[in-house]
Amino acid sequence: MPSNEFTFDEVAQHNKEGDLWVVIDSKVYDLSRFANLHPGGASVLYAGGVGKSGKDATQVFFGLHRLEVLQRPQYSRLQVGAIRGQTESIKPLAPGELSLVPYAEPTWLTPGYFSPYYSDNHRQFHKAVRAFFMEFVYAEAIRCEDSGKRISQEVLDKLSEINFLAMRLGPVKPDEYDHFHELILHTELARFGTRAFVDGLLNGGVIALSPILNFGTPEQQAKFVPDILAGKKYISLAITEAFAGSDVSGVQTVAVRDGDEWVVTGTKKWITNGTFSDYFTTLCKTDAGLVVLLIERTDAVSTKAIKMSYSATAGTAFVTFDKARVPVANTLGQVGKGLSITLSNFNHERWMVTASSLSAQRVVVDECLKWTNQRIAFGKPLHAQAVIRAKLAAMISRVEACQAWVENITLQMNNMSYHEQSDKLAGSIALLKQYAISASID
Ligand code: HEM
Repeated sequence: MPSNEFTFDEVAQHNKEGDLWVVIDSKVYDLSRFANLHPGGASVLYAGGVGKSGKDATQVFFGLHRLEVLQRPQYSRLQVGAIRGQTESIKPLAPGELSLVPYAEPTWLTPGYFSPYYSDNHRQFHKAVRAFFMEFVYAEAIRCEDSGKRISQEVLDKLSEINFLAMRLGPVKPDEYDHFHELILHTELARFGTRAFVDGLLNGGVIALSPILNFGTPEQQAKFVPDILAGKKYISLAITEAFAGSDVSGVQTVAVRDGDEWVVTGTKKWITNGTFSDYFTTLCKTDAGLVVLLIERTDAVSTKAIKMSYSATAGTAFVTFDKARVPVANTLGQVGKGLSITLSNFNHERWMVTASSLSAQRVVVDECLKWTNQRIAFGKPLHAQAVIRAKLAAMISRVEACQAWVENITLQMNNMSYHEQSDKLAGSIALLKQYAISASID
């Protein structure tokens, strides 16, 4: 940050086209060359009360822009100094810090509130996760969401060091790490507001590994799981087809036995991480009913990126199996049990999707409360309008209701085995996801 110090009078000398300085929150910006590039136009910058008189432009700036504008590198470098004797009053949150905006954090993180679900251990875990994500993952999330590229191996390695993917799959030792820890992980990741990046960040693994962990043999687990957990190999869940979305049992990808191999032919659509994947946990039909096969990428397996409404960093693909030969040893669970393996796997996925959606909606509440407080229209902040307050109230109530529901379900998950969850929670988790997702559409 430049160390030059100025008085308001000195700033006021730079008050014409080609030589224009302004003061925003005690910092002095040289807009001489930027003025003609300013998205809001040059003329507003020369108007009285802004550049012309060298007056403080803080209020007018924050009535029109978010703080993040000044943090972007191309704009932060316009700063040439600061006003002598003044310090900034508007500061971004430090990594790991909680938002002070009402409802921007769940009540369990809000000072003065209580929760039966979270211990001090969860709170410490939360603090560490938020700081870690901000320090090591946030910049990558913004970059990938923008470029559509796959997450870098460097960040993946950093995440493997803390066993990130394994943590997203749920508890192994529930006394040390339970589904509330996992809930924290999913919600913190979604706070970036980078939907495709969150999916690109090994979401394929979260949904495609659990059939191997829950139904695979020890040999299959030893062969495939370690490299995937270490971020060295990618895996996708390949269920959906153009003909079979919600109607999972209608899949048409066919597997035919030929000696010690299956021969798989068919296509899968909207496969998350598919363009990057080395393995596909794939639902196929056989003469003896449905089966889940672990298919390795070979020349007989091709993937094509699908253009989505979100970024290509999620690696969403159309997958074609063209007589792909798969060892019978790669069969997950029993032939004929493919539907129950697939449906039981949906519970954890839907709960995770709910957590991500809830967290992204809370960020929207945070942003809207900040903006409606900051933006001046008709001579007052936006939130002075009753219609805006009514919208905010509706958003907040949906988010809080969803939070209470997801925490209740999470408690049940902590106390049920995988098979009990499939038996008892499938309906409520499906309803919860439907509620959370429709809340985000309202
Ligand atoms: C360091 C100084 C400034 C920078 C880097 C800057 C940058 C920007 C950017 C990036 C936008 C696009 C919208 C957004 O991303 O928020 C914008 C819009 C705008 N800016 Fe600035 N600006 C600066 C100072 C000012 C000042 C002093 C005024 C005074 C009136 C101003 C008035 C506007 C207006 C009227 C818009 C259009 C807003 C809209 O369409 O809603 N800007 N500015």
